[in-house]
Amino acid sequence: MESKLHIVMFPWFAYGHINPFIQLSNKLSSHGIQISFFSLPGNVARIESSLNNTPLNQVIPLTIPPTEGLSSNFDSSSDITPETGELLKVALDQMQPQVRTLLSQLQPHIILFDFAHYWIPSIAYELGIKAVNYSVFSAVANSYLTIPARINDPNKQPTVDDLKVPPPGFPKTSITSMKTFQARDFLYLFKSFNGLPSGFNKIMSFIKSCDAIIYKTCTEIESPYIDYLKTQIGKPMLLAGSAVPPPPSGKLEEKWETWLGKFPEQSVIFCNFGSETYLDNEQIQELTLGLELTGLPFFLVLNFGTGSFDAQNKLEASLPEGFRERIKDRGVVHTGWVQQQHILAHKSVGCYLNHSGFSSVIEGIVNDCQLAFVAQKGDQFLNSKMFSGDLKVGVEVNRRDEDGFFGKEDILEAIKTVMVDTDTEPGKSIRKNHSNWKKFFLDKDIETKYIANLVKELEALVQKA
Ligand SMILES: C[C@@H]1O[C@H](OP(=O)(O)OP(=O)(O)OC[C@H]2O[C@@H](n3ccc(=O)[nH]c3=O)[C@H](O)[C@@H]2O)[C@H](O)[C@H](O)[C@H]1O
Repeated sequence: MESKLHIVMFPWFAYGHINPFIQLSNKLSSHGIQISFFSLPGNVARIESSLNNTPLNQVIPLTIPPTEGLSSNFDSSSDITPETGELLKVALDQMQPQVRTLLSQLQPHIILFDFAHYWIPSIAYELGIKAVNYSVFSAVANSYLTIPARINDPNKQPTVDDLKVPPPGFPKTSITSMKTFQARDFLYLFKSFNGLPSGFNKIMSFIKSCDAIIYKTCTEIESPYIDYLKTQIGKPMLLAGSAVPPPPSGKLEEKWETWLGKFPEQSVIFCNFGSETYLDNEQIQELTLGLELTGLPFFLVLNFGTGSFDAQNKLEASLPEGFRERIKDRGVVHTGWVQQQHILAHKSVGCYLNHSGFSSVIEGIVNDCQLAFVAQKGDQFLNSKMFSGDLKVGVEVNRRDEDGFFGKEDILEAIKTVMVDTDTEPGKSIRKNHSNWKKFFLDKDIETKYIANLVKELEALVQKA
Protein backbone atom coordinates (compact mmCIF):
# COMPACT_ATOMS: atom_id res chain seq x y z
CA MET A 1 0.00 0.00 0.00
CA GLU A 2 1.17 3.55 -0.72
CA SER A 3 2.36 5.46 2.34
CA LYS A 4 0.76 8.79 3.26
CA LEU A 5 3.82 10.11 5.03
CA HIS A 6 5.42 13.48 4.33
CA ILE A 7 9.14 13.66 5.20
CA VAL A 8 11.46 16.67 5.20
CA MET A 9 15.06 15.85 4.29
CA PHE A 10 17.69 18.16 5.76
CA PRO A 11 21.25 16.98 4.98
CA TRP A 12 24.49 18.83 5.60
CA PHE A 13 25.28 21.00 2.57
CA ALA A 14 28.17 18.93 1.08
CA TYR A 15 27.47 16.45 -1.72
CA GLY A 16 28.91 13.52 0.23
CA HIS A 17 25.87 14.05 2.51
CA ILE A 18 23.30 15.33 0.02
CA ASN A 19 23.70 12.29 -2.27
CA PRO A 20 22.78 9.63 0.33
CA PHE A 21 19.77 11.74 1.40
CA ILE A 22 18.65 11.93 -2.27
CA GLN A 23 19.09 8.18 -2.67
CA LEU A 24 17.03 7.47 0.43
CA SER A 25 14.42 10.05 -0.67
CA ASN A 26 13.99 8.27 -3.99
CA LYS A 27 13.57 4.88 -2.36
CA LEU A 28 10.99 6.25 0.10
CA SER A 29 9.29 8.19 -2.68
CA SER A 30 8.76 4.94 -4.60
CA HIS A 31 6.58 3.89 -1.62
CA GLY A 32 4.43 7.00 -2.11
CA ILE A 33 6.14 9.06 0.60
CA GLN A 34 6.15 12.80 -0.07
CA ILE A 35 9.59 14.44 0.13
CA SER A 36 10.42 18.08 0.82
CA PHE A 37 14.18 18.58 0.53
CA PHE A 38 15.94 21.51 2.23
CA SER A 39 19.26 22.82 0.91
CA LEU A 40 21.17 25.91 -0.11
CA PRO A 41 20.23 27.77 -3.31
CA GLY A 42 23.39 26.69 -5.19
CA ASN A 43 22.51 23.01 -4.68
CA VAL A 44 18.88 23.14 -5.79
CA ALA A 45 19.31 22.49 -9.53
CA ARG A 46 21.53 19.47 -8.93
CA ILE A 47 19.17 18.00 -6.31
CA GLU A 48 16.18 18.55 -8.59
CA SER A 49 17.94 16.71 -11.39
CA SER A 50 18.35 13.58 -9.21
CA LEU A 51 15.25 13.61 -7.00
CA ASN A 52 12.29 11.50 -8.21
CA ASN A 53 10.18 13.86 -10.23
CA THR A 54 6.68 13.43 -8.75
CA PRO A 55 4.08 16.16 -8.11
CA LEU A 56 4.53 15.52 -4.38
CA ASN A 57 8.28 16.14 -4.15
CA GLN A 58 9.90 19.56 -3.87
CA VAL A 59 13.31 21.12 -3.17
CA ILE A 60 13.16 24.16 -0.88
CA PRO A 61 16.07 26.64 -0.94
CA LEU A 62 17.11 28.09 2.41
CA THR A 63 18.48 31.60 2.69
CA ILE A 64 22.08 31.79 3.92
CA PRO A 65 22.15 34.32 6.78
CA PRO A 66 24.98 36.90 6.62
CA THR A 67 27.85 35.20 8.46
CA GLU A 68 31.11 36.83 9.43
CA GLY A 69 33.94 35.31 7.40
CA LEU A 70 31.65 33.63 4.86
CA SER A 71 31.80 35.43 1.55
CA SER A 72 28.51 37.14 0.67
CA ASN A 73 28.59 35.51 -2.78
CA PHE A 74 29.41 32.05 -1.36
CA ASP A 75 28.16 29.45 -3.80
CA SER A 76 27.32 26.17 -2.13
CA SER A 77 27.64 24.26 -5.41
CA SER A 78 31.44 24.44 -5.26
CA ASP A 79 33.64 22.36 -2.95
CA ILE A 80 33.31 23.05 0.75
CA THR A 81 36.72 23.33 2.39
CA PRO A 82 37.10 22.55 6.13
CA GLU A 83 37.31 26.31 6.89
CA THR A 84 34.17 27.16 4.88
CA GLY A 85 32.49 24.13 6.46
CA GLU A 86 32.95 25.54 9.98
CA LEU A 87 31.55 28.94 8.90
CA LEU A 88 28.63 27.21 7.23
CA LYS A 89 27.87 25.49 10.53
CA VAL A 90 27.55 28.97 12.09
CA ALA A 91 25.19 29.92 9.25
CA LEU A 92 23.26 26.67 9.74
CA ASP A 93 22.64 27.47 13.41
CA GLN A 94 21.32 30.90 12.43
CA MET A 95 18.78 29.23 10.16
CA GLN A 96 16.70 28.02 13.12
CA PRO A 97 13.93 30.67 12.79
CA GLN A 98 13.59 30.08 9.04
CA VAL A 99 13.51 26.29 9.49
CA ARG A 100 10.92 26.59 12.26
CA THR A 101 8.67 28.73 10.00
CA LEU A 102 9.04 26.33 7.08
CA LEU A 103 8.28 23.30 9.24
CA SER A 104 5.20 24.92 10.76
CA GLN A 105 3.93 25.72 7.23
CA LEU A 106 4.73 22.29 5.77
CA GLN A 107 3.64 20.24 8.81
CA PRO A 108 5.52 17.08 7.73
CA HIS A 109 5.23 13.92 9.81
CA ILE A 110 8.99 13.47 10.10
CA ILE A 111 12.18 15.45 9.56
CA LEU A 112 15.35 13.50 8.72
CA PHE A 113 18.36 15.57 9.78
CA ASP A 114 22.13 15.27 9.57
CA PHE A 115 25.02 15.29 12.09
CA ALA A 116 25.35 19.09 12.55
CA HIS A 117 21.64 19.86 13.09
CA TYR A 118 21.51 19.17 16.82
CA TRP A 119 18.76 21.74 17.42
CA ILE A 120 16.22 20.10 15.11
CA PRO A 121 14.69 17.75 17.75
CA SER A 122 13.63 20.63 20.03
CA ILE A 123 11.95 22.57 17.18
CA ALA A 124 10.33 19.40 15.83
CA TYR A 125 9.05 18.42 19.28
CA GLU A 126 7.27 21.79 19.70
CA LEU A 127 5.58 21.35 16.31
CA GLY A 128 4.55 17.72 16.84
CA ILE A 129 6.97 16.46 14.15
CA LYS A 130 9.15 13.38 14.66
CA ALA A 131 12.88 14.15 14.50
CA VAL A 132 14.98 11.33 13.08
CA ASN A 133 18.71 11.50 12.52
CA TYR A 134 19.88 9.89 9.27
CA SER A 135 23.50 8.95 9.74
CA VAL A 136 25.39 8.81 6.47
CA PHE A 137 28.44 7.43 8.31
CA SER A 138 29.03 3.69 8.55
CA ALA A 139 28.10 1.84 11.75
CA VAL A 140 31.79 1.10 12.32
CA ALA A 141 32.65 4.83 12.31
CA ASN A 142 29.72 5.70 14.57
CA SER A 143 30.52 2.95 17.02
CA TYR A 144 34.23 3.76 17.29
CA LEU A 145 33.81 7.53 17.59
CA THR A 146 30.39 8.92 18.40
CA ILE A 147 28.83 6.94 21.21
CA PRO A 148 28.52 7.91 24.90
CA ALA A 149 31.16 5.32 25.95
CA ARG A 150 33.83 7.27 24.03
CA ILE A 151 34.06 9.89 26.80
CA ASN A 152 33.64 9.37 30.52
CA ASP A 153 34.13 13.01 31.50
CA PRO A 154 32.19 15.43 29.22
CA ASN A 155 34.41 18.32 30.34
CA LYS A 156 37.61 16.59 29.27
CA GLN A 157 38.71 16.15 25.67
CA PRO A 158 40.08 12.73 24.76
CA THR A 159 43.78 12.48 23.98
CA VAL A 160 45.45 10.93 20.94
CA ASP A 161 46.23 7.86 23.07
CA ASP A 162 42.57 7.55 24.11
CA LEU A 163 41.48 7.64 20.49
CA LYS A 164 44.01 5.02 19.40
CA VAL A 165 41.99 2.34 21.18
CA PRO A 166 38.30 1.42 20.82
CA PRO A 167 35.81 2.57 23.47
CA PRO A 168 34.85 0.18 26.31
CA GLY A 169 32.65 -2.70 25.17
CA PHE A 170 33.60 -2.31 21.49
CA PRO A 171 33.09 -5.62 19.63
CA LYS A 172 35.95 -7.99 18.90
CA THR A 173 36.66 -7.40 15.20
CA SER A 174 39.72 -6.63 13.08
CA ILE A 175 39.72 -3.16 14.62
CA THR A 176 41.81 -3.34 17.75
CA SER A 177 43.71 -0.05 17.48
CA MET A 178 44.23 2.92 15.18
CA LYS A 179 47.44 4.61 14.07
CA THR A 180 48.70 7.81 15.71
CA PHE A 181 47.97 9.99 12.66
CA GLN A 182 44.43 8.63 12.48
CA ALA A 183 43.75 9.20 16.20
CA ARG A 184 45.14 12.74 15.81
CA ASP A 185 42.67 13.36 12.97
CA PHE A 186 39.79 12.11 15.18
CA LEU A 187 40.53 14.95 17.66
CA TYR A 188 38.80 17.28 15.19
CA LEU A 189 35.47 15.80 16.21
CA PHE A 190 36.01 16.90 19.82
CA LYS A 191 37.06 20.49 19.09
CA SER A 192 34.78 23.45 19.29
CA PHE A 193 34.92 26.00 16.44
CA ASN A 194 33.46 29.52 16.45
CA GLY A 195 32.02 29.00 19.93
CA LEU A 196 29.70 26.17 18.82
CA PRO A 197 29.53 22.79 20.55
CA SER A 198 32.00 20.23 19.17
CA GLY A 199 30.79 17.74 16.57
CA PHE A 200 30.87 15.03 19.24
CA ASN A 201 28.76 17.08 21.67
CA LYS A 202 26.23 17.92 18.95
CA ILE A 203 25.80 14.23 18.22
CA MET A 204 25.50 13.34 21.92
CA SER A 205 22.87 16.08 22.26
CA PHE A 206 20.61 14.80 19.47
CA ILE A 207 21.11 11.15 20.41
CA LYS A 208 19.31 12.09 23.66
CA SER A 209 16.58 14.22 22.13
CA CYS A 210 15.69 12.65 18.75
CA ASP A 211 12.95 10.08 18.17
CA ALA A 212 15.06 7.54 16.26
CA ILE A 213 18.25 7.12 14.23
CA ILE A 214 18.50 5.59 10.77
CA TYR A 215 21.83 4.05 9.78
CA LYS A 216 22.81 3.66 6.13
CA THR A 217 23.96 0.07 6.50
CA CYS A 218 22.79 -3.51 6.92
CA THR A 219 23.41 -6.32 9.40
CA GLU A 220 25.03 -8.51 6.75
CA ILE A 221 27.98 -6.09 6.56
CA GLU A 222 28.21 -4.49 9.97
CA SER A 223 26.34 -6.61 12.53
CA PRO A 224 28.93 -6.43 15.38
CA TYR A 225 28.97 -2.63 15.16
CA ILE A 226 25.18 -2.37 14.84
CA ASP A 227 24.71 -4.59 17.91
CA TYR A 228 27.16 -2.45 19.86
CA LEU A 229 25.39 0.76 18.82
CA LYS A 230 22.13 -0.72 20.12
CA THR A 231 23.69 -0.99 23.58
CA GLN A 232 24.84 2.65 23.42
CA ILE A 233 22.14 4.70 21.72
CA GLY A 234 19.00 3.95 23.77
CA LYS A 235 16.75 5.02 20.91
CA PRO A 236 14.98 3.09 18.13
CA MET A 237 17.63 2.21 15.53
CA LEU A 238 16.40 1.74 11.98
CA LEU A 239 18.42 0.42 9.05
CA ALA A 240 18.20 1.75 5.49
CA GLY A 241 20.16 -1.14 3.93
CA SER A 242 23.47 -1.21 2.16
CA ALA A 243 22.59 1.81 0.04
CA VAL A 244 23.94 0.55 -3.25
CA PRO A 245 23.80 3.62 -5.47
CA PRO A 246 21.31 3.29 -8.34
CA PRO A 247 22.85 2.62 -11.76
CA PRO A 248 23.94 5.87 -13.40
CA SER A 249 21.88 7.41 -16.17
CA GLY A 250 23.24 8.45 -19.58
CA LYS A 251 26.54 7.44 -21.15
CA LEU A 252 30.19 8.02 -20.33
CA GLU A 253 31.63 11.13 -21.98
CA GLU A 254 32.96 10.26 -25.43
CA LYS A 255 36.56 11.35 -24.73
CA TRP A 256 36.88 9.07 -21.69
CA GLU A 257 35.11 6.20 -23.44
CA THR A 258 37.63 6.45 -26.29
CA TRP A 259 40.62 6.78 -23.97
CA LEU A 260 39.65 3.84 -21.74
CA GLY A 261 38.72 1.76 -24.79
CA LYS A 262 42.41 1.72 -25.89
CA PHE A 263 43.43 -0.58 -23.03
CA PRO A 264 42.93 -4.31 -22.37
CA GLU A 265 40.12 -5.51 -20.12
CA GLN A 266 40.55 -4.81 -16.39
CA SER A 267 43.98 -3.23 -16.86
CA VAL A 268 43.35 0.42 -15.91
CA ILE A 269 43.74 1.77 -12.36
CA PHE A 270 41.08 4.38 -11.60
CA CYS A 271 41.97 6.70 -8.76
CA ASN A 272 39.52 9.18 -7.24
CA PHE A 273 38.95 10.58 -3.74
CA GLY A 274 35.25 11.40 -3.57
CA SER A 275 33.58 14.76 -3.32
CA GLU A 276 35.34 16.32 -0.32
CA THR A 277 38.80 14.79 0.14
CA TYR A 278 41.99 16.45 -1.05
CA LEU A 279 45.56 15.16 -1.00
CA ASP A 280 48.48 17.44 -0.20
CA ASN A 281 51.34 17.94 -2.64
CA GLU A 282 53.67 15.48 -0.92
CA GLN A 283 51.02 12.76 -1.13
CA ILE A 284 50.34 13.62 -4.77
CA GLN A 285 54.06 13.24 -5.58
CA GLU A 286 54.25 9.76 -4.03
CA LEU A 287 50.91 8.67 -5.47
CA THR A 288 51.74 9.74 -9.02
CA LEU A 289 55.23 8.20 -8.88
CA GLY A 290 53.69 5.02 -7.45
CA LEU A 291 51.19 4.84 -10.31
CA GLU A 292 54.06 5.37 -12.74
CA LEU A 293 56.00 2.52 -11.10
CA THR A 294 53.15 0.03 -11.66
CA GLY A 295 53.66 0.28 -15.43
CA LEU A 296 49.86 -0.01 -15.79
CA PRO A 297 47.49 2.48 -17.43
CA PHE A 298 45.79 4.82 -14.97
CA PHE A 299 43.12 7.51 -14.73
CA LEU A 300 43.83 9.82 -11.80
CA VAL A 301 41.42 12.50 -10.53
CA LEU A 302 42.75 15.12 -8.10
CA ASN A 303 40.84 18.01 -6.59
CA PHE A 304 41.96 20.87 -4.40
CA GLY A 305 38.93 22.09 -2.49
CA THR A 306 38.60 25.27 -4.48
CA GLY A 307 35.95 24.26 -7.03
CA SER A 308 37.08 25.10 -10.52
CA PHE A 309 38.94 28.20 -9.28
CA ASP A 310 42.64 27.82 -10.03
CA ALA A 311 42.35 24.01 -9.92
CA GLN A 312 44.18 23.40 -13.18
CA ASN A 313 47.17 25.51 -12.03
CA LYS A 314 47.21 23.77 -8.68
CA LEU A 315 47.15 20.41 -10.43
CA GLU A 316 50.07 21.22 -12.72
CA ALA A 317 52.10 22.59 -9.80
CA SER A 318 51.51 19.41 -7.77
CA LEU A 319 52.77 16.89 -10.36
CA PRO A 320 56.38 15.63 -10.43
CA GLU A 321 58.60 17.23 -13.01
CA GLY A 322 58.31 15.70 -16.48
CA PHE A 323 55.51 13.42 -15.26
CA ARG A 324 52.91 14.27 -17.91
CA GLU A 325 55.42 13.69 -20.70
CA ARG A 326 56.60 10.35 -19.26
CA ILE A 327 53.10 8.89 -18.79
CA LYS A 328 51.33 10.49 -21.74
CA ASP A 329 50.64 7.19 -23.54
CA ARG A 330 49.10 5.41 -20.57
CA GLY A 331 47.97 7.90 -17.95
CA VAL A 332 45.54 10.79 -17.59
CA VAL A 333 45.40 13.23 -14.72
CA HIS A 334 42.21 15.22 -14.40
CA THR A 335 40.75 17.79 -12.01
CA GLY A 336 37.00 18.23 -11.56
CA TRP A 337 33.97 15.99 -11.37
CA VAL A 338 33.94 12.79 -13.43
CA GLN A 339 31.22 10.19 -14.04
CA GLN A 340 32.65 7.80 -11.48
CA GLN A 341 30.05 5.05 -11.74
CA HIS A 342 30.36 4.97 -15.55
CA ILE A 343 34.15 4.82 -15.29
CA LEU A 344 34.09 2.02 -12.71
CA ALA A 345 31.70 0.10 -14.97
CA HIS A 346 34.03 0.39 -18.00
CA LYS A 347 35.44 -3.00 -18.98
CA SER A 348 39.02 -1.66 -19.12
CA VAL A 349 39.00 -0.57 -15.46
CA GLY A 350 40.31 -3.29 -13.12
CA CYS A 351 41.43 -1.44 -10.01
CA TYR A 352 40.03 1.40 -7.95
CA LEU A 353 42.41 3.21 -5.61
CA ASN A 354 40.23 5.35 -3.36
CA HIS A 355 39.70 7.13 -0.04
CA SER A 356 37.20 4.58 1.43
CA GLY A 357 34.10 6.75 1.12
CA PHE A 358 31.31 4.28 1.87
CA SER A 359 29.40 4.72 -1.44
CA SER A 360 32.58 4.79 -3.49
CA VAL A 361 33.76 1.45 -2.07
CA ILE A 362 30.41 -0.18 -2.79
CA GLU A 363 30.47 1.23 -6.34
CA GLY A 364 33.89 -0.41 -6.76
CA ILE A 365 32.63 -3.77 -5.45
CA VAL A 366 29.57 -3.93 -7.71
CA ASN A 367 31.72 -3.08 -10.71
CA ASP A 368 34.44 -5.72 -10.50
CA CYS A 369 37.15 -3.20 -9.59
CA GLN A 370 39.80 -4.51 -7.19
CA LEU A 371 40.11 -2.12 -4.26
CA ALA A 372 43.09 -0.36 -2.69
CA PHE A 373 42.46 2.17 0.07
CA VAL A 374 44.33 5.30 1.03
CA ALA A 375 41.91 6.85 3.54
CA GLN A 376 42.39 10.51 4.44
CA LYS A 377 40.12 11.43 7.33
CA GLY A 378 37.60 10.53 10.04
CA ASP A 379 35.12 7.85 9.04
CA GLN A 380 37.23 6.87 6.03
CA PHE A 381 39.93 5.34 8.29
CA LEU A 382 37.34 3.08 9.92
CA ASN A 383 35.63 2.17 6.64
CA SER A 384 39.01 1.25 5.23
CA LYS A 385 39.80 -1.06 8.16
CA MET A 386 36.35 -2.63 8.06
CA PHE A 387 36.43 -3.33 4.30
CA SER A 388 40.01 -4.61 4.32
CA GLY A 389 40.09 -6.27 7.77
CA ASP A 390 36.54 -7.61 8.39
CA LEU A 391 35.18 -8.11 4.87
CA LYS A 392 38.63 -8.58 3.30
CA VAL A 393 37.55 -7.12 -0.03
CA GLY A 394 40.53 -4.86 -0.60
CA VAL A 395 43.90 -3.80 0.72
CA GLU A 396 45.08 -0.74 2.62
CA VAL A 397 48.12 1.18 1.39
CA ASN A 398 50.83 0.89 4.04
CA ARG A 399 51.21 4.14 6.06
CA ARG A 400 53.67 5.49 8.64
CA ASP A 401 52.19 5.49 12.15
CA GLU A 402 53.17 9.01 13.16
CA ASP A 403 52.08 11.07 10.15
CA GLY A 404 50.39 8.71 7.69
CA PHE A 405 53.15 9.11 5.12
CA PHE A 406 53.07 6.62 2.25
CA GLY A 407 55.78 6.24 -0.35
CA LYS A 408 55.57 5.36 -4.02
CA GLU A 409 56.58 1.76 -3.22
CA ASP A 410 53.61 1.47 -0.85
CA ILE A 411 51.26 2.43 -3.68
CA LEU A 412 52.97 -0.09 -5.96
CA GLU A 413 52.76 -2.82 -3.32
CA ALA A 414 49.01 -2.35 -2.69
CA ILE A 415 48.19 -2.36 -6.39
CA LYS A 416 50.34 -5.42 -7.06
CA THR A 417 48.54 -7.31 -4.27
CA VAL A 418 45.08 -6.84 -5.78
CA MET A 419 45.91 -6.67 -9.50
CA VAL A 420 49.03 -8.72 -10.18
CA ASP A 421 49.70 -11.25 -7.40
CA THR A 422 46.23 -12.72 -7.59
CA ASP A 423 47.29 -16.40 -7.49
CA THR A 424 48.89 -15.98 -4.08
CA GLU A 425 47.53 -14.79 -0.74
CA PRO A 426 46.15 -12.33 0.19
CA GLY A 427 45.30 -11.29 -3.41
CA LYS A 428 43.61 -14.63 -4.13
CA SER A 429 41.16 -14.46 -1.20
CA ILE A 430 40.50 -10.77 -1.76
CA ARG A 431 39.30 -11.52 -5.33
CA LYS A 432 37.06 -14.31 -4.08
CA ASN A 433 35.56 -12.19 -1.28
CA HIS A 434 35.06 -9.33 -3.69
CA SER A 435 33.08 -11.51 -6.03
CA ASN A 436 30.90 -12.87 -3.17
CA TRP A 437 30.14 -9.38 -1.86
CA LYS A 438 29.35 -8.22 -5.37
CA LYS A 439 26.57 -10.85 -5.53
CA PHE A 440 25.27 -9.69 -2.17
CA PHE A 441 25.19 -5.99 -3.09
CA LEU A 442 23.48 -6.69 -6.40
CA ASP A 443 20.71 -8.73 -4.78
CA LYS A 444 17.69 -6.49 -5.27
CA ASP A 445 15.52 -8.49 -2.84
CA ILE A 446 17.76 -7.60 0.12
CA GLU A 447 17.62 -3.90 -0.69
CA THR A 448 13.84 -3.99 -1.22
CA LYS A 449 13.31 -5.78 2.10
CA TYR A 450 15.29 -3.16 4.04
CA ILE A 451 13.39 -0.23 2.53
CA ALA A 452 9.95 -1.84 2.96
CA ASN A 453 10.82 -2.50 6.59
CA LEU A 454 12.08 1.05 7.08
CA VAL A 455 8.82 2.47 5.69
CA LYS A 456 6.82 0.33 8.15
CA GLU A 457 8.97 1.44 11.06
CA LEU A 458 8.64 5.12 10.12
CA GLU A 459 4.86 4.74 9.91
CA ALA A 460 4.82 3.09 13.32
CA LEU A 461 6.97 5.90 14.74
CA VAL A 462 4.48 8.52 13.51
CA GLN A 463 1.60 6.60 15.13
CA LYS A 464 3.37 6.72 18.52
CA ALA A 465 2.20 9.49 20.82
C1 LIG B 1 29.66 10.93 4.56
C2 LIG B 1 30.88 11.60 3.99
O1 LIG B 1 31.05 11.12 2.72
C3 LIG B 1 32.12 11.77 2.23
O2 LIG B 1 32.00 12.08 0.96
P1 LIG B 1 32.52 11.27 -0.28
O3 LIG B 1 32.27 12.10 -1.43
O4 LIG B 1 33.89 10.83 -0.03
O5 LIG B 1 31.54 10.01 -0.26
P2 LIG B 1 31.54 8.70 -1.08
O6 LIG B 1 30.84 7.72 -0.23
O7 LIG B 1 32.86 8.37 -1.60
O8 LIG B 1 30.58 9.07 -2.30
C4 LIG B 1 30.95 9.92 -3.34
C5 LIG B 1 29.91 9.84 -4.42
O9 LIG B 1 30.17 10.85 -5.38
C6 LIG B 1 30.34 10.29 -6.66
N1 LIG B 1 31.43 11.00 -7.39
C7 LIG B 1 32.49 11.50 -6.70
C8 LIG B 1 33.47 12.19 -7.35
C9 LIG B 1 33.39 12.34 -8.76
O10 LIG B 1 34.26 12.92 -9.42
N2 LIG B 1 32.34 11.81 -9.38
C10 LIG B 1 31.34 11.13 -8.75
O11 LIG B 1 30.40 10.66 -9.39
C11 LIG B 1 30.70 8.83 -6.44
O12 LIG B 1 30.30 8.04 -7.54
C12 LIG B 1 29.93 8.52 -5.15
O13 LIG B 1 28.62 8.14 -5.45
C13 LIG B 1 33.48 11.44 2.81
O14 LIG B 1 33.89 10.11 2.61
C14 LIG B 1 33.41 11.77 4.18
O15 LIG B 1 34.52 11.27 4.90
C15 LIG B 1 32.12 11.26 4.79
O16 LIG B 1 32.04 11.95 5.93
